[in-house]
Amino acid sequence: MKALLTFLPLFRQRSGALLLALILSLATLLAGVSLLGTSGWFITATALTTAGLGFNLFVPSAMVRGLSFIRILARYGERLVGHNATLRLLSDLRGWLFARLFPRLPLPDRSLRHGDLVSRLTADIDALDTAFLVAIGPLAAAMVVGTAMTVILAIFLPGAALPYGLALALAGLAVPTTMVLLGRKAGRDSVAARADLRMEVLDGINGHADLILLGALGNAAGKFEAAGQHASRLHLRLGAITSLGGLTVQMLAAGALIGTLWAGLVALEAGQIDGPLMAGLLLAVLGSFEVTSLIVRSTSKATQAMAAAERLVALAELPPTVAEPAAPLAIPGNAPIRFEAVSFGYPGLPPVLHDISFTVAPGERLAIAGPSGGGKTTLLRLLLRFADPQAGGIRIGESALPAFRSDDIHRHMALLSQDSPVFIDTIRNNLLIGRADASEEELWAALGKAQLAQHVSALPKGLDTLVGEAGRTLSAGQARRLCLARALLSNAPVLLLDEPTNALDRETEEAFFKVLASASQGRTVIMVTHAAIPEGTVDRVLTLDNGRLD
Ligand SMILES: Nc1ncnc2c1ncn2[C@@H]1O[C@H](COP(=O)(O)OP(=O)(O)OP(=O)(O)O)[C@@H](O)[C@H]1O
Repeated sequence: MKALLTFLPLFRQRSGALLLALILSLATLLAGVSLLGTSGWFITATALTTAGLGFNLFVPSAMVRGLSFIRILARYGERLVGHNATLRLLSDLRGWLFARLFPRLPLPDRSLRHGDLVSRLTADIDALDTAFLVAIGPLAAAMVVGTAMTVILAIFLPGAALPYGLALALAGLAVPTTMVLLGRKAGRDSVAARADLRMEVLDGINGHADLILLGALGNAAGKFEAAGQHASRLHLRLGAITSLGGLTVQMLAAGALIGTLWAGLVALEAGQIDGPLMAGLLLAVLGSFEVTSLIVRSTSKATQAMAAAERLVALAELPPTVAEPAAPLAIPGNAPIRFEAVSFGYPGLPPVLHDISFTVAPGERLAIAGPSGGGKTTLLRLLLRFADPQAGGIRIGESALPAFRSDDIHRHMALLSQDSPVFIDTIRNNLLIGRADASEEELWAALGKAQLAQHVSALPKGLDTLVGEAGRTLSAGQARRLCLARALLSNAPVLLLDEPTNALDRETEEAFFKVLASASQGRTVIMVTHAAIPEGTVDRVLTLDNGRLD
């Protein structure tokens, strides 16, 4: 519940629309209950009055028509306003989470699984954004309608007010509370189990070719099966709790109806009410319990929303990996980058970099070579301030990195990472991520520098060719070159290239190294590579071995 309250300000932003949806939903329910009550009263009164003499037919029939009309309009309005507010809330929630997520996840965190993250960003947000529409709104409406019905009974049939009110209180308060208490653990476990299942699916899809070729499909299918069975056992447990809740509410509704009938018959015999009124009240009671049946569905939705809120808050409240400066400085344009006695280890792990010191002059092209696992990528991550070193520091000009805003640092340095992604989009849009206002000529020039122009110009749709998921319609080398072109397109004065020739054949690699100098003219380049670097490609080569510079 506390987690759900974290999202209150976001709900409050849409409070006007949500309140209107609630009022319209109330109007729908009240019109429905009144319609049943009036119809019961009307039909009984007509039947009891011989040939309609002495009974005004006009008023009740007009009421029936009016109430039907109100019900239709109110339901339509409620759907329109409620869904509109929910969709807006969905975009608010996604924006809220993404804004919190990026500063918290710049380092690949080994404890956070992709399937789980996808689950939180999709299923959990969905559970939360509909919390009002399918949980809070109907629960509130059911309670208001039930209270109004109790008041009406207290006025016209006092003997029925107590059993009805009691049944309503049990159905509206005791049943949901018990359901929440019984289902809380299973609800939480079920959300986690579904995330596990998603993770198994994603893993299986990503690695299916290797699994088949290595004959490991049986093992993967077994894990998938186990995850599926665990999720479905929890689902069944939740289903049983929901069914039990539904059964209890139905029994309470039947009890309230019998109580009203009993009190009605007693009052009828005593001449305290007439037959038509009693029939009307009985039908209205029946109608009002239609509302309480919503409570069961709403409660299970509310339980899911609470579990989802807990998972989202846990993600949003991960501590930021670095603190942003209170009074940020502007990054100087033409300034050297200095590593000064930098030592770093990933959280809870032994140090990866030891006492690293070097300077890169503006416009210099520096290569950092060395064996795999030596700490080259980690060094670039520190330069982008994805984390702060435990000892020493990095400066741009005279100021240490923590004096600059992370956004400014990322604008100052364009990165081609080892696993730069190709997005499901056209070649053009993949390139424009590097610089949104790049002209057609600039796009082709960047493709040319990355040795990809020839391939793209041969495609029937050229720059507007869709590259498919993760660039699957490109070869690994072409996808790599597309990412390289994107990095080259950026206006950042510093280019960080992590294994830029990874997945390129020898010929293309040599061609890339040849053009690197002209492609990066006027910029500082720090390139991490295993490849043999031809003479003249860079100004200087440093070797990083086992976290130490030679
Ligand atoms: N996110 C992380 N969490 C924990 N340890 C990590 C993480 N990333 C890298 N490491 C560890 O830090 C060490 C240095 O890794 P790094 O990727 O910097 O090396 P590298 O020189 O770039 O290697 P390669 O050339 O193979 O990419 C390795 O032992 C690696 O296992």
